[in-house]
Formats: sequence, C-alpha cells, structure tokens
Amino acid sequence: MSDAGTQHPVAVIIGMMGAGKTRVGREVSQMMGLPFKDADIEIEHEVGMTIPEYFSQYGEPAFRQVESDLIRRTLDGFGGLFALGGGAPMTPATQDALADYIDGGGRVIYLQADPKEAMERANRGGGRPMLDGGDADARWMRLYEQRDPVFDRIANVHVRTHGSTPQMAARKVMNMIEERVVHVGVVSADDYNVRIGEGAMNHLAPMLGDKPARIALIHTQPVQRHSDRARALLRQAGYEVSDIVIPDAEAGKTVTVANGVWERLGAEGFTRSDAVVGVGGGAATDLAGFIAATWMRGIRYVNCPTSLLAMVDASTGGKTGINTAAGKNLVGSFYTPAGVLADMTTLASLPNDIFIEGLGEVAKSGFISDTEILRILEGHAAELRAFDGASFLGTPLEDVVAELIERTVRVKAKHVSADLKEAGLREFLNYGHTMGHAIEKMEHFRWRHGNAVAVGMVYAAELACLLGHIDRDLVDYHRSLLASLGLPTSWNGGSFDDVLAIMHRDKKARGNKLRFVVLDGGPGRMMHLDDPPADAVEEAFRRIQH
Ligand SMILES: NC(=O)c1ccc[n+]([C@@H]2O[C@H](COP(=O)([O-])OP(=O)(O)OC[C@H]3O[C@@H](n4cnc5c(N)ncnc54)[C@H](O)[C@@H]3O)[C@@H](O)[C@H]2O)c1
Ligand SMILES: O=C(O)C(=O)C[C@@H](O)[C@H](O)[C@H](O)COP(=O)(O)O
Repeated sequence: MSDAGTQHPVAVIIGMMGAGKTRVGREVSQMMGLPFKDADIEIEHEVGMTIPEYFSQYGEPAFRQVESDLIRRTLDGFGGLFALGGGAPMTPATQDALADYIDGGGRVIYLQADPKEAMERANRGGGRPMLDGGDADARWMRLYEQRDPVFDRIANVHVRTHGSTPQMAARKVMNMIEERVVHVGVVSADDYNVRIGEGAMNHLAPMLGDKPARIALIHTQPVQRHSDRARALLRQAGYEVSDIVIPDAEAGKTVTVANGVWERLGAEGFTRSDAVVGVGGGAATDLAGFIAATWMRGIRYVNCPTSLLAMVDASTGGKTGINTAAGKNLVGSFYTPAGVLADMTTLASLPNDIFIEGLGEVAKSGFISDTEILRILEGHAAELRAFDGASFLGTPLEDVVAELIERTVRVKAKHVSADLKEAGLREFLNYGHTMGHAIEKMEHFRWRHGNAVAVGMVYAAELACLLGHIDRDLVDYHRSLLASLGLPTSWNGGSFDDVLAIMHRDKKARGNKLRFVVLDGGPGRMMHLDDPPADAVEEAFRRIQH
C-alpha cells in the first residue's frame, strides 16, 4: 500500500444482492484469521436504524452519501476483509475510492454468483429496499443488467462461484488474495501481469478480454487435465475453443508442428481479434507464443505455464520460438504475452525430475541478480530436492516455491523491461546458456534445458575464474549449490570441437567471435565477456568433464 502506517483492507468484496458477499467474506476472514466488516452492518450501527428504515425516512441519495463516506474511511483505516452492499459500487464517489485503493495495490473482488441462485437468496433474506415494490425477480434482473458491466470493470479480481458451496467460494477468494503479482512494464510493448498462486488460471477470461471470439488452446498431452480446466473456463466465458495438442517437449518446437497449427487456424477461421492460450512446460509456451507472434503478424496470447521452469522463466518476457537443425531457438520473435497465469495447483502433477530441472533457472536468477534466491535455495535444498507434487499443495514448501517463483519472475521482469530485444542487459538472463544450449543440441534434446543450464553455469564460472573475474570459492559454490538441489554439474557427452562449433551459432556471438556472460567479482555482478582467449574456453570445457 502507498502510505506507510495506514491500514487498508486486504480485499474488498463486491457483487450483486444475494451473491454471498457477507457469508463468503466471513468464511474467508476465519480461514485467514483476519477481521471482517460488512458495509451495511457498519452503516446500521452508524445511523442507529436498519437500512430499510433509513431508506424510507431519508431516501436513496442520502443513504448513498452515508455509504460512500463510510467506505472511503474504511478503505483508509481497516486492515481486514471488507464487503460492500450490492449497489455501493454504482456511486461515482465509491468508484473513485475503489480506483485509488486498487492503485495502492488493493484487490477489489467481484464475487460472480449464478444469477438464479443469487436472485433466490436475495428474495429469501428480505430487508432489501432495492427489491421492494413489485416483481422482486424482475427488479433483481434489471439491477443485474445495470450493475454487472460496472462491477466487471471496476474489479481487478473476478471470482465465479457458480455451483460452489460458501466454503469452496471462500477458498477461491482466499487463493486470489494470497496470489502474488509481478507487473512487467515494457517500453515498446503493452504492460502485463504475471499472476502466481493457486487459482491463478481463473483470471484467464478477464485477461483475454472480450475481443477474441475463438481461442486456440495449445498444449501437450501430459498436461491434459490442466488444459481441460482452461477449456472449461474459456467455454464458460463464451469463447469458441479449438483444442490443439502438440507433441511433447522439444518435439513440439519445430517448424512442422508450427505449420500444422497454422493450417488449423486457417481452416477454423482465426482472425486478428482471436487469441492463443498456451498451457504446459516451456516448450509448449514457446511454441504457443511463436504461433501468436506469427499468425496474421501477431495476435493476443496468454501463457499458463505448468512446469516450474516455464513459470519462472519461459512464459514471461516474450522470447518465442522454435528449434531448427542448426540449433536451439534460432527462429523466433520477441512478442510479449497479454499476461501469464502461473497456477500453483498445476504443480501437483509435475514429476520430481522436471521440478528439479526448473531449479536450474531459479539458481541462475540468484547468481545474476537476487542473492536472496541463493540463500533460500541453500536453506531449503533438501526439501526442494525431495519435491513430490502429490503432497505439495498446502505445505510450507509451497510458500517457499511461490517465493522463489515470484523472485525469479521479478529478476526476469527487471531485465526484460529495460531491454526487451536483448541489446545488452537482457543477455545476463542467458547466464550458462552458451554451453547449456550446446549440450542440449549435442544430446539431441534428450537432456532437459534446466539441467544443461546448470552445467553451463559451472562452465561460465570456470571460464570467469580462469580469466581472473571470480575466485575458486565461487566456482566451488556453484557446484555445491547446484548438486545439493539434484542438478548436474558436469558433462562428458562430446568433443570440444563440436561444442565450440555450436557455441559459435549462439545468438550472443558476433561474427566469428564468441560472447559469454559471466560473473565479475561475485553473485549479482555481471559482465559481458567478448572473444575470450581460445585456451581458456577449452580449459573451462575440460573442467566440466568431471
Ligand atoms: N522463452 C524463454 O524465455 C524461455 C526461457 C527458459 C526456457 N525456455 C524453453 O523452455 C523449454 C523448457 O521448459 P520445461 O522445462 O518446462 O520443459 P518442457 O516444456 O519440455 O516440459 C517438460 C515436461 O514436463 C511436462 N509437464 C509440464 N508441466 C507439467 C505438469 N504440471 N504436470 C505434468 N507434466 C508436466 C511436459 O509436458 C514435458 O513432458 C525449453 O524449450 C527452453 O528452451 C524458454
Ligand atoms: O529471457 C531471456 O532473455 C533468456 O535468456 C532466458 C533463458 O533462460 C531462456 O532459456 C531463453 O529461452 C534463452 O533464449 P535464447 O535467446 O538464448 O535462445
């Protein structure tokens, strides 16, 4: 929040009469151990009479004035959960107050109940002056038609509660409150948010907006259950969904696969206003982004990463692309997503080895920028290494992983925001990748990307040490930290000459000169290393072979 010392609500709940704002709000406050206030109850205390009595004595305009004054005060002095009366957000003064609250980091949650259920509940409760005077259902429906578009616009979090018990709805709201959000501001492209948390995928429809009619849902088979959820959310929101299954992992990042998807989009009439959603690991989100970047020269896309590596790295930053016979990611485009939804529940099905691989890119961000990441990895290495998706959700390890994801995405956002097209600063995100990509290519992509990057970082550290940029202790620290996480630190799969030829095709190379990024003095201090001496390049290679 903007002003230090002043308390602000953790969340404000808005919604139609009968949506369950008070019931769900109380449940959430109990689950989170936070105080709860209901604006209508507070008003009744303040004016010393019931709301129907106040309405009949003073009329609606006077009531709305009392209401908006109370809301403004509560937004600037109460640190719990705050539910507003059904009509409150229609008052311009309250809309302004809510906009200020959101600007300061607040969450306005629109609780979207099934209209039929909400209407029934509203009628059952009684004491609702806005429904007095005739057919209550028709009045409710008229109000809904006026209010729904306004609520939809002013809320920054949308929670659909159709078919949910109050407890289920409360859990959804709690997940949204606990969500972490990283804003990626890019000078030459639209800003977007990376949302991290259980239930992040629920933002899919609001993130896509109302322009697309058709959505190409691109995913791999191992994440079918997560793409099924995305499809259900998209269909509920009224989109026409084309389910496009691509080959798994690197086999999906080819021009043949891309061509197959382009043919589907053509046959199914995808236009410029339609959109792509990528669900899966980094390979799937790279391919989905590439399709979005190239179809009609660029359509909207949202990534829903499901592997740790895709959450912390691949899904954000707009590097989209495919592999070719010449090497890894050699064809592609910088094309930013409309948003990224890192839904932590998807990690429940992630195999241990793929989780560990993702830690390679997490450690990279620690080495290049945020040393707190290194401390967290050191402190939790044994638990992280033992990651078991089936028992992961709801454990203290989930908070540790969420913290690592947020920190790593922040590192990525910092580099990408300043240098989208990789003129210099962004290259630091490529730490360990010059050798890493060569290993992947030499291994015909059977080595996982994060594992190859781990070895590549040891290589870069050895090279920096040989040239006097870092001391031996830091090289040893690379090995010990990465090994403690279960990551490889050596590679023996090919000749130096073959690796060197591949490193010359790395995108950082200039002409026939190699270009690496290395540490200079310690973690967080990066430099470019242009055209290093050939004997050091070879000696560092020898040192990663055992
Ligand atoms: N664009 C970028 O900035 C960027 C950054 C880093 C990496 N990458 C790319 O990302 C790729 C590596 O990503 P990756 O490590 O996610 O590998 P991947 O995409 O190959 O996924 C690994 C495996 O895990 C499966 N999987 C993913 N999520 C799952 C889940 N929740 N449950 C069960 N199975 C699941 C996948 O289907 C696949 O079989 C590489 O192609 C790399 O080049 C891109
Ligand atoms: O976002 C970046 O920039 C990166 O370099 C992130 C890397 O971790 C990632 O593996 C990326 O795909 C590498 O890109 P490339 O340009 O070296 O192919």
